[in-house]
Amino acid sequence: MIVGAAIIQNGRVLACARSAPPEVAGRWEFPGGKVEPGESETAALLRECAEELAVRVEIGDRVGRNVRMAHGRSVLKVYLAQLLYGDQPQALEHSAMRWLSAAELDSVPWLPADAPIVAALRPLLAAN
Ligand SMILES: Nc1nc2c([nH]c(=O)n2[C@H]2C[C@H](O)[C@@H](COP(=O)(O)OP(=O)(O)OP(=O)(O)O)O2)c(=O)[nH]1
Repeated sequence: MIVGAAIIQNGRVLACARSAPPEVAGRWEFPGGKVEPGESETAALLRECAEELAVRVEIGDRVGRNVRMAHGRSVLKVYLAQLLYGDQPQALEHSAMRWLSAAELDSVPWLPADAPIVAALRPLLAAN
């Protein structure tokens, strides 16, 4: 299971560019990663947001559907999230970060698996 956080602030979502591995470097994603054995999805998201962005977040509702990844061995689930305590993300592991409005969602090359999640996010951002 891979979990991602769609962190929303002022009607924009935080998109992050992968720095590695080479096959996916330069593709954009939601911060997150693998859920470790015995870990809850929420705990994995809190840990990954701290490790990758040095922020504390509150996890909200799911966004979009479960996306089965190419090889069928893992599933991507994305949750809405909000920054806490005024924390501001730092790209500790990503090569770039951008806050995207609904109109800007297609301005970065997302990882292919993220397409249905990005589509589900668009109306949420537009309504914000
Ligand atoms: N975090 C994240 N990963 C995604 C997204 N979309 C997508 O296809 N993936 C893929 C990329 C990777 O193959 C996998 C996540 O693995 P990862 O390497 O980031 O996980 P991790 O942080 O736990 O890394 P590691 O400890 O194994 O190095 O999921 C997304 O939006 N966010």
